[in-house]
Amino acid sequence: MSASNANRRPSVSASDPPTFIPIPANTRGIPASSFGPLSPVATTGTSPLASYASYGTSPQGPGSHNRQRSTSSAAFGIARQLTAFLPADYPLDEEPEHEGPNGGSAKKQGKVKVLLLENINLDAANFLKNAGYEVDHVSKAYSEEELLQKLPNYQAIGIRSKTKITKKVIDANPQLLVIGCFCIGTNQVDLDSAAKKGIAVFNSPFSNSRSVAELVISEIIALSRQLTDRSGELKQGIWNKVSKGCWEIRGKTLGIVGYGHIGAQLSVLAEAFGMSVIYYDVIPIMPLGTARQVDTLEDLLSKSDFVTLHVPEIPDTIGMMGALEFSQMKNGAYFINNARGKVVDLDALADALESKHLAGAAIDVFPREPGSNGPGFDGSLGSFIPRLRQLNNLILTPHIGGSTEEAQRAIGSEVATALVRYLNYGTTLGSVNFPEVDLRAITAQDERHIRLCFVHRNEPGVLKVVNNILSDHNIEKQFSDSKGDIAYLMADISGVGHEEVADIYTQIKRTQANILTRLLY
Ligand SMILES: NC(=O)c1ccc[n+]([C@@H]2O[C@H](COP(=O)([O-])OP(=O)(O)OC[C@H]3O[C@@H](n4cnc5c(N)ncnc54)[C@H](O)[C@@H]3O)[C@@H](O)[C@H]2O)c1
Ligand SMILES: O=C(O)CC[C@@H](O)C(=O)O
Repeated sequence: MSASNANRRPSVSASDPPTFIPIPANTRGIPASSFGPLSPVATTGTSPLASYASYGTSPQGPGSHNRQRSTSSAAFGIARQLTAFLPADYPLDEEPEHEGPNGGSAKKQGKVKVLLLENINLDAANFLKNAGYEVDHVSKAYSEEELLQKLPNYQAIGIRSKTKITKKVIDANPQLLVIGCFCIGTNQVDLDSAAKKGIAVFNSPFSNSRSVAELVISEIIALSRQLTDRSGELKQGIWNKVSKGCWEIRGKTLGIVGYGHIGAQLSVLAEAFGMSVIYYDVIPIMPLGTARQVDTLEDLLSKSDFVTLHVPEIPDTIGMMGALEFSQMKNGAYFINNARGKVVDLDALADALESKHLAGAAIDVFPREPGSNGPGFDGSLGSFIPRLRQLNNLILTPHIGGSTEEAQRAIGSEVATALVRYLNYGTTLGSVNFPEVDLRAITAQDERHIRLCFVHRNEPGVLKVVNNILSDHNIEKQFSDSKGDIAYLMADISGVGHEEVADIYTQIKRTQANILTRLLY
């Protein structure tokens, strides 16, 4: 691909491949009444329901797309299922050219290929298959080397927390359209590089929050009763009935660092157990129940019997718990980390446990984690690992905070839906690196309508140039928004004959600010 072409990323088919590129011959009406809970159009503003639903035509805050509509869909007609126009320059070698309906040539559209790594819930794989995509499901994480070798076959990838999508991987995959993080954290993806290459990233912002909060409650009780030590002893045949150093959690103080989705949920559960809750966050957040926000991390550390971390991995939080911070904790207190491994200096934690300054800890996340199940949790991941494995009243778990059937099913459904909505309809609601843009549906009545999805550099004059290209047609609706250096325009244009599509595509793709042009019809 030439340097100038490198920025012009192609569009790709997003459903069963029609042989030609007819408009509106590929219009397939689907009754709105047939939208099931897993239907790709059931939760998108691009369904006909969106034309009257209050949030269908403008982007909302993150997570707003999760709200369910309560109105019956049966009365609101037919949505047109969009597919992607495949431009002549789409690099799909195995798809031969076919003769178009009126002579001329049209390339056969290929199926979107999706790579799902890290044992993503099978419901998600089935959902994507039902949407017409080819799906490869792999149980382990891929290394950078494996990604460089295998990802070029795919237009979409789904990962969890282990697979790192680096700038190098992004730069080597100009065909990649979308990344689904089937988890909360998105620190494993270079979000900025992805946006600059027109690759949208989606996650599931709160589908596993409850699972993490419940795990923390279980850890608080297990630590204060030394449960895992007693259980381990008994499995060795040793009866050790003791009460020394074992406590009820009622009346103790829980200090929550990061009062977001998980922290706030945990706060409610902890109060139900009779704990007092204080929290530290970088932004002022309304307390739930009788919880109380404190001004500094040091204040929280010095007052809490249990300290639990629920912050994202960002530059500000990396290494936020080190020797100094552990020394600021109360003597005999407990420490819990289910956030991200790099937030804690684990050598310093081992020191604090070995010296008995802390009475116990629970650690679910590590700076480096094995890419697949099996042996491998050893010194190769850090010199502190062998030390940690020797310590009493230290609960070590293999990053299972969000690993429940409920959470994984909910995440699978949410992220798979987001991928289909983006690929088939252009909707970026819920994206973590793109501006959130949506349009109400093109309906079956809207013959000769096409949808332009245009990711571009956020520069002056771009819309003027694009609208000038579209000026022979009626722009039925359009919406544009920006986020940092990139901007995204969705526009539905009517009165477009199939012979005009290639020209519109080419002209827009050649505009100076183009990052990615897709046409859906
Ligand atoms: N162990 C697991 O399996 C598991 C599961 C889910 C999430 N997580 C991790 O937990 C993290 C938190 O999840 P969430 O859904 O509650 O996120 P969230 O975005 O809802 O909340 C994070 C909170 O941390 C605050 N924060 C940011 N920087 C801070 C700082 N320096 N000091 C104090 N507070 C700070 C934010 O203001 C926000 O309120 C995720 O980013 C993810 O990395 C782990
Ligand atoms: O399931 C995972 O791999 C990650 C879980 C959790 O850390 C998240 O970020 O949601």
